[in-house]
Amino acid sequence: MEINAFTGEFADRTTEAAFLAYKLPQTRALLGFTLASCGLFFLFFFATDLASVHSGPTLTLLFFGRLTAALTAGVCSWLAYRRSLQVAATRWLASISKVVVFGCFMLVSMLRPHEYHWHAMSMSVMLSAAYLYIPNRLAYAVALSLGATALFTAMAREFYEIHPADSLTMSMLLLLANVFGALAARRFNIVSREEYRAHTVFKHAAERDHLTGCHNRRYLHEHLMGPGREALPGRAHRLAVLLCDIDHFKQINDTYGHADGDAVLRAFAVLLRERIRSPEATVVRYGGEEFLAVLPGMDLDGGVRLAEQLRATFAAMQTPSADGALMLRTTASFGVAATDLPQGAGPTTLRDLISAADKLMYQAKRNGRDRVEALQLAR
Ligand SMILES: Nc1nc2c(ncn2[C@@H]2O[C@H](COP(=O)(O)OP(=O)(O)OP(=O)(O)O)[C@@H](O)[C@H]2O)c(=O)[nH]1
Repeated sequence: MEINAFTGEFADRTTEAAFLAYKLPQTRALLGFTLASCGLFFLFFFATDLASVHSGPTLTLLFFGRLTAALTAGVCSWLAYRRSLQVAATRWLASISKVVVFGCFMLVSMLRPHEYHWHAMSMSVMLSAAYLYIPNRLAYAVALSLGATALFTAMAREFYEIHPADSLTMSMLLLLANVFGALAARRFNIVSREEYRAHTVFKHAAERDHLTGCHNRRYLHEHLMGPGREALPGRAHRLAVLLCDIDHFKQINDTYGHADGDAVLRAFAVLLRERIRSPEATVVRYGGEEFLAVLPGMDLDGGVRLAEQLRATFAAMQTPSADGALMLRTTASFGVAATDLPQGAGPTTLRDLISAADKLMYQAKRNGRDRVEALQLAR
């Protein structure tokens, strides 16, 4: 999870997309709040137009300019709060509102040409908001802010009678506002991604088994069987559960040692995770050498077919020992239980299926091991 030193974004696009999706509710809330505040402030500052211009067509123009900015910010804010926007849409809203608000600000500056010192100050404040409070990609924030700065500086030269020294000071101050804004935004990007990275590492450690990389029982209980879990993943109409246990595993430990036992456990887990790839399925290390697969959407025939494939592949598989000197072979026994789900089926159904699959797995052990036993549960 490497972070790009310039942009402060994750170098890997998939990780960046996952981060942005995780942050989306927070991004939408910040965007909505900031745009609503910006719109209101822009409107309140009409008081300064009144004080400066008093009346006439210029005042009317100023009013409509401010109204356009405030309405654009207001609509974008409403969309950010109310619609379930994706990341790209939030960036569009942020960019569009920045363009419109900066554009209206240029109009105000042009219509009140004798106050360029104040306009330059307002421009600095707006740049800070554009970099720090209107969430957007850093590259877009830099492009829009530098573009607005260049336009403002060019207008100052064109429309105001500015002393060259003042012009230089103003340009340098605005440049400074851009540099500090971009650096602060980059820093914020890095800090929030570092937090996400730590969160991901802790989450992984809390939910996964260290040796095999499969989910652990805590994950099973909290995410699939915990209180309030009324619906199983994917709201499937069918559910199969597969419980499997490596045969005579103690013998492997006793004969070759614990490290080789671990190698066999890892190889079995890799096989399960490679063959059970559905995003709704979950593979759990259920006990020492016992694994559970929760398979939403799968019926009994599908579960048995999958278990038979896993059984045959594992029986034919040779696992290199920890030092690579030996090839280890063993088998596994499987219990498969499936049911059609009634409306609102939840943890109780899953608990019943796991308990049935457990009994079936022990039945497979009693019937000679390296076998699959299966049962369809009534609703
Ligand atoms: N290497 C290793 N061994 C483990 C781990 N967790 C549990 N075990 C061992 O797994 C073995 C399980 O043995 P048993 O429950 O007797 O089962 P078995 O030998 O597989 O026999 P059957 O299940 O009846 O076929 C025990 O020796 C545990 O110490 C682990 O993480 N690594």
